[in-house]
Amino acid sequence: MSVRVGILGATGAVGQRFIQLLDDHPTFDLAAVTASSESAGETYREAAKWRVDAPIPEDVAEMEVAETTPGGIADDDVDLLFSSLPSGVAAEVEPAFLEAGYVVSSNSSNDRMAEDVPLTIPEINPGHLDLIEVQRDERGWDGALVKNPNCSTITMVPTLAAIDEFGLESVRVSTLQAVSGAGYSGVTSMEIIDNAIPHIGGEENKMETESRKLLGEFDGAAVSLHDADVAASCNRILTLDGHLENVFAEFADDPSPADLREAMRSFEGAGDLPSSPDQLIKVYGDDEPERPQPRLDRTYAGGMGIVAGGVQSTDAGAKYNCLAHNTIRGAAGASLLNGELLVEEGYV
Ligand SMILES: NC(=O)C1=CN([C@@H]2O[C@H](COP(=O)(O)OP(=O)(O)OC[C@H]3O[C@@H](n4cnc5c(N)ncnc54)[C@H](OP(=O)(O)O)[C@@H]3O)[C@@H](O)[C@H]2O)C=CC1
Ligand SMILES: N[C@@H](CC(=O)OP(=O)(O)O)C(=O)O
Repeated sequence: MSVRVGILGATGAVGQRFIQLLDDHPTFDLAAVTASSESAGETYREAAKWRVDAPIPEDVAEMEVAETTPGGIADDDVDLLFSSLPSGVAAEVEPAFLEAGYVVSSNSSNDRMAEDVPLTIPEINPGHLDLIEVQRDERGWDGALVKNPNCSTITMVPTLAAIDEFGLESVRVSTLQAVSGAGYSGVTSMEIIDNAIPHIGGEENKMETESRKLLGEFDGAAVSLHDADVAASCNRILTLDGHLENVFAEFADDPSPADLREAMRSFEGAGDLPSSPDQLIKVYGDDEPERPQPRLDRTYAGGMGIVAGGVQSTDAGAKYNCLAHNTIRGAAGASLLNGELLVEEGYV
């Protein structure tokens, strides 16, 4: 089965990762790329400041960039849209595509916490996808909207899902986030070289709320947030790709570091989609306490996996470190997996 896909915001940092991941995808064929009105009408090669360390696929390079409006792309050309627009733009244009009947897997942060919008990680909470039925009833859309979480949230949540069996009660997390998370012009070299910035606008609230929605229960009508108390502190550091996070967790039970390592290592998660990693979470033992590291570990499982390590007991519970590639597993790869889930569940 071949599924024709389009990318909204295809020329940006995340859009370029989509193009890289869609090249040679077993079922998705790229049929449309859109960007701002300044890029529309140009070839993709002309419009995109290509920064991925592999060439633009030749067939994509010659595609014409369309306007980001339902009229800009021919609806019989596309079965599924991926969205990697700035969130303010996405909030304006995504509803128009949904009203026009498009199914959209979006990476943009608008509407992630909306009660009728599924926020999914296919290995963690695939059942939440059926919120689409509630969404269609409430909004009258023929299309469907699913969101993937923020890149820092998705780095931590699979590890929390793996250890939730011990009665997760409290999470404290501090992040060390790569500059690519802010986009190409998000942080200037003068701001970040020889420096670290202990604030990323809106990021802490996203981690604190999205994580509880992802780990929450869906009863067929609504998602109830997980009870755990989550607090985050987010920091920008001078790495290019790969967010590293220090997590402190407390539990109702008293798991040992070995219990926690084994729970993460053996966590399979739900489903088996074309882009799912074979082993979702790689875990370093206490013989390698200096791992994971962004430069050495961000490409684990093609950038689609999570890497954890440094698991130790504390007086109150446990602490560990985790890492993921922020523009692959944290952005384009997460949307791509949600697109595969939409196909598997019959929404496309
Ligand atoms: N970078 C990252 O690691 C992550 C980013 N995200 C989120 O993904 C989204 C995209 O981020 P990123 O790729 O870094 O952003 P970029 O700024 O690199 O790319 C933005 C894209 O949107 C297009 N665009 C901008 N304005 C408009 C408009 N008014 N109408 C239509 N298209 C427009 C741009 O087209 P043009 O080239 O013509 O300007 C470009 O294709 C954001 O919501 C971001 O928060 C999420 C997780 C991680
Ligand atoms: N804010 C993240 C990247 C991002 O764009 O997140 P979101 O998808 O929540 O907007 C970072 O700076 O690393």
